Amino acid sequence: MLDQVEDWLRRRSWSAADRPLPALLEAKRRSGLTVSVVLPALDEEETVGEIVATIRRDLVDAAPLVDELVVVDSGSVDRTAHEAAAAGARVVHRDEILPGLPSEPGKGEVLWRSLLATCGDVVCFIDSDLRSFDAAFVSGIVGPLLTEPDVAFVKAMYDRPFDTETGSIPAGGGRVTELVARPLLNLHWPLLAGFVQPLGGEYAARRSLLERLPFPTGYGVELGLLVDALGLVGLDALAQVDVGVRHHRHQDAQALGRMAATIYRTALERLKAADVDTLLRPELVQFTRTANGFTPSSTEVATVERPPMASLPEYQARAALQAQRRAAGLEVCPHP
Ligand SMILES: O=c1ccn([C@@H]2O[C@H](COP(=O)(O)OP(=O)(O)O[C@H]3O[C@H](CO)[C@@H](O)[C@H](O)[C@H]3O)[C@@H](O)[C@H]2O)c(=O)[nH]1
Ligand SMILES: O=C(O)[C@H](O)COP(=O)(O)O
Repeated sequence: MLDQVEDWLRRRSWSAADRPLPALLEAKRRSGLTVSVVLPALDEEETVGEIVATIRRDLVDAAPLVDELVVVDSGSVDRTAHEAAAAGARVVHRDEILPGLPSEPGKGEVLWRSLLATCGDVVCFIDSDLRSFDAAFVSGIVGPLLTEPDVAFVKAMYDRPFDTETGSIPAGGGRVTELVARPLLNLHWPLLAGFVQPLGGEYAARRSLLERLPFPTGYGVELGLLVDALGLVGLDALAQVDVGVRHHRHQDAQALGRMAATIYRTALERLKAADVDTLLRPELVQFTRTANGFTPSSTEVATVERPPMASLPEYQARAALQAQRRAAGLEVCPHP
């Protein structure tokens, strides 16, 4: 791991418990900053209502941390809009925002449009398929933006179990993260190797940063924003906060394959634009939950390649011998 990343992990990784709500409310009052929470939602009638209700109860009614709570409907055909509104969100359909510009499908599109539908100085994105949702997901990642003037972008980190109807596999979730995004980021953008959940949909940022970033319209949006934010404001302006455990609806392998392809393409576009070496650092940093939070461990990515066997003198000599034996009518391959 780069020394810079090790240092960043020490200084820019926090736990939600580090900033209790009363301290956040005081920091918010002093800074005068306002906070918008945005939930992108495509057919999330089962979960969106509970998430909205929890944020409303804990962070609007009980404590005024959130000024604006908006669900941006990404073209749902179920009762998502109804459930979200009934639970207390303002619901905006993606086509109502910038009506002159036809909507592209995808999550990134609604996050981008949401900037025009909200006003907060701090914008906090939360997925709307989360289960057992806790308001600390919001207060945890908004916190550093209220208390640390140098921080501009904060991602949530958490345990990711893989939940099925018959049980749960601890740390079994985040398949695209572990198989695609983390290796890509480690090899090409090693400064971002310290992010425990680079693809997580729960992150908060200053509007002044988000409004200067391009948004890939689909699932490439998280990788794109992270890489581009690094380029624009530098590693020290990025941070992460441990908010516990995240349960969500899992997609099937084919859907994740499409997501992975989109993320890979987003990375390639950025590598092309940056004109950088295609392999920068053959090291992979992975994380395990321990008593002290998330503990990183590094492994070398294998880089040695052997040449084609036919180019070896030993192999060529053996081939010549075999030819002689074949001509003499002897067994060609005498090995057991
Ligand atoms: O066209 C879409 C697709 C999804 N969503 C919403 O976006 C959120 C996340 O989508 P989901 O399909 O649950 O993504 P995951 O399979 O959980 O993918 C993970 O990885 C993605 C790629 O980085 C991130 O966008 C996700 O936030 C992250 O949870 C949910 O609220 C969806 O309703 C939309 O609004 N529009
Ligand atoms: O973030 C990810 O890696 C994908 O959303 C897949 O997550 P899952 O393996 O927990 O379904």
